[in-house]
Amino acid sequence: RGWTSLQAAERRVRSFSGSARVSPVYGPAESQQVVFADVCPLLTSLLDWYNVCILAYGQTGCGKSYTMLGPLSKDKRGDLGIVPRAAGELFRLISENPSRSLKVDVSIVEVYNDDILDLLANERRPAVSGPPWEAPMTKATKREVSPPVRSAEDFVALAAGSLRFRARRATRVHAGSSRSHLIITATVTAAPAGGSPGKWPCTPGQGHRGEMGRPAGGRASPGSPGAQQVREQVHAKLQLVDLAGSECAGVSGVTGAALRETSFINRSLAALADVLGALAEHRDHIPFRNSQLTRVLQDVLGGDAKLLVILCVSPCRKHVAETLQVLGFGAQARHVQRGPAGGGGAAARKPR
Ligand SMILES: Nc1ncnc2c1ncn2[C@@H]1O[C@H](COP(=O)(O)OP(=O)(O)OP(=O)(O)O)[C@@H](O)[C@H]1O
Repeated sequence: RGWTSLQAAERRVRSFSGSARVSPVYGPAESQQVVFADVCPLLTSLLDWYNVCILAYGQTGCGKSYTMLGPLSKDKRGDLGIVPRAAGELFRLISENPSRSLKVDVSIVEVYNDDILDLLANERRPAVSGPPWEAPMTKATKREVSPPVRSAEDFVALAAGSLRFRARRATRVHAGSSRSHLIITATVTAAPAGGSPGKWPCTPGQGHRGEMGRPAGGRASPGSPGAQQVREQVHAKLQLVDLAGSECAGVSGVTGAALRETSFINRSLAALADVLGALAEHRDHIPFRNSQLTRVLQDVLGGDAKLLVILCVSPCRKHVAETLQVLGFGAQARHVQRGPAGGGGAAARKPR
């Protein structure tokens, strides 16, 4: 227990960020409900047509998947993570205004060894039938286009089904370590005025499903210059990201294929930090293209998207070096100031 109190930890986060804003710090026993309460307002921003990203970052075994998805065991439903709760909130908000004709398309991919693999693809083999690094090798382009998702239950079922195919492996540090970055994307599209869901100008797979390298969000509020856009077509993207954990190969004891995975994980996390650094410094060139991870996240890292980074850190003193590195990443994310939306910020969470 490196910190004497959560208040001290909060001060620590504040001093790292150099900002007057205080990041909430959640202790190991904090409920998922409390964490989600701080995340929830971003869902409203999504329906104001901001692109939104909620991203969990941290050392391996520190609770990223727990925070984003919940416990893997089915008997702990009360501990649902951010993904199922966000799905529920999204469809609740949509149902509040039935006159707005909105559709939700969902894609779920993992970035594994710098390859993008579609976890909703039809051709795939579950990880349990072979070594994890051989399981999800279907390329994103091979998938049949799925129909829009119509309820939170459908959304959650898609996510739960896809998780069976995510690459995992036991390491010395974590018995169920994720070996890939998981990216769940929900694209919300508004029908043009007078249109019906059957008359969408954008059908799934034709240009608004989060392809890399193109701006995705259109944003307008009634009466704003962009309101005309609403009458035509608007879409915004929610990306829920469970990153693979940063890892020291010597500590996790990986060799062979697992070591190769570690190397890709650490390189892609470094590429993400480089992008945030370049954005924070307002550099002309932002190196989005240096990794598949940053390519996939380009729309929600650049532009005026709202980005919330959840830092998962260990409460153990022996991991203090990794914890400081993770807090440094959060501080860097905080310095990214983009368009009028402003950044979402960073929060820190400690696992049990
Ligand atoms: N706040 C918490 N409350 C209860 N259990 C937790 C909490 N945080 C993490 N855990 C448990 O700790 C273990 C590791 O957590 P998790 O799998 O989320 O780590 P991770 O950061 O995603 O790891 P990796 O990067 O290696 O995939 C899991 O068994 C998880 O259920």
